[in-house]
Amino acid sequence: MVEPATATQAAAPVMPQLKDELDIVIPTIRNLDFLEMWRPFFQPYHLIIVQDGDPSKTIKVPPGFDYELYNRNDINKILGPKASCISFKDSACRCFGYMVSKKKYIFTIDDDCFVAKDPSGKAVNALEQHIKNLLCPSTPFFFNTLYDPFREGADFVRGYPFSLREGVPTAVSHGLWLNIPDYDAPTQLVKPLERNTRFVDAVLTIPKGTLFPMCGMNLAFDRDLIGPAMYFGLMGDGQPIGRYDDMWAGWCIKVICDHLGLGVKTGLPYIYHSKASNPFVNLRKEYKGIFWQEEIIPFFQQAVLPKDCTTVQKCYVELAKQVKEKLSKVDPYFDKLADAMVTWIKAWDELNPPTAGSVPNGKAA
Ligand SMILES: O=c1ccn([C@@H]2O[C@H](COP(=O)(O)OP(=O)(O)O[C@H]3O[C@@H](CO)[C@H](O)[C@H]3O)[C@@H](O)[C@H]2O)c(=O)[nH]1
Ligand SMILES: [Mn+2]
Repeated sequence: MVEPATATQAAAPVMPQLKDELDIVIPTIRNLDFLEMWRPFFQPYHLIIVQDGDPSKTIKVPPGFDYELYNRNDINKILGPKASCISFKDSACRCFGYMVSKKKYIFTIDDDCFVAKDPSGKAVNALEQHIKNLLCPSTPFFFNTLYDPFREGADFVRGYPFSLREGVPTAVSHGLWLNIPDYDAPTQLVKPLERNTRFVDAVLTIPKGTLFPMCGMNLAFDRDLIGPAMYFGLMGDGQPIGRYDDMWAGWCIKVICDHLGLGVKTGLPYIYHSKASNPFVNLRKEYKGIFWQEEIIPFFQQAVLPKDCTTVQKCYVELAKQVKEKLSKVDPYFDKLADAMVTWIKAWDELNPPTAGSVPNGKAA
């Protein structure tokens, strides 16, 4: 039986790394009491709270946190007609927080994710581990069998080409979950009592050419390297699908990271996922995705981005073009989604104009 750490067990790090270079984005429909247990780890950082649902509701934030909060009225005011690309009544709305942030790094977490304990009983500072993952190179071109070679007490194993040992910049750090695992509704229905009690002490680079199911509840990324591709799609209110927000973003970012030579890691850190959402509600949200993805995955596996796609924006707009061409036959939804992807990039570039002399994201020009 795994249990979350208590607030007192979480000890504040001596020096909070990237304190002024990282925003924590939280999508929410409830008061954020959960921050109390994260206080030692999160208090030094700026929070961006994306309030979903009824904008007239007041979200209570525990005192002492530095935050900005956006509800649907704010999103509509800031983006105008382009707000149509931001989902309503779905955790996908969190991507608005990525867009308005001015920081280099983002960590996003759900409000039902508590501080996990490692096998020794020590509280896991998930943010600290994500930062470690992002600041260390990835190795997507050749698999290191001793896992993360940059970790203390590990290295590249015999036979690992020296020409590849520098690795590549890490764009995404995908964390995992103790207790309630991120299962789809059918699996959740079949195994309602299953809890993840396995704490696997490893961080892996996801090899180039391999897609993965990205979960948005414990995720960090380098906004400068891959931010414009972290669009969580059109989900929730008025949409035929839900709970594929993070999946869609994960497939897009992985194709683009592979193209730009950037790395994606998965594994540590763990959070403690405290509650299971309703499997019947989830089934209704995700059922189309369960059969659509049998066509979506081959699309992403076969997607080729032209050499002149040298920035994330160019890659993303090209991907949107291919979605429109090749997935609209699956369902008219993808035609809408492709347009929303382009709207997202326009909105992103409006809120994040390139500064004079800056290098566009992805490979240095
Ligand atoms: O309409 C809504 C519902 C919820 N939220 C906020 O989003 C996160 C996640 O909500 P919850 O924990 O209830 O849902 P899960 O099924 O566990 O979510 C995971 O599944 C994926 C669904 O897309 C997602 O990647 C994971 O988050 C909480 O913070 C809610 O407050 C919302 O904003 N709007
Ligand atoms: Mn949850």
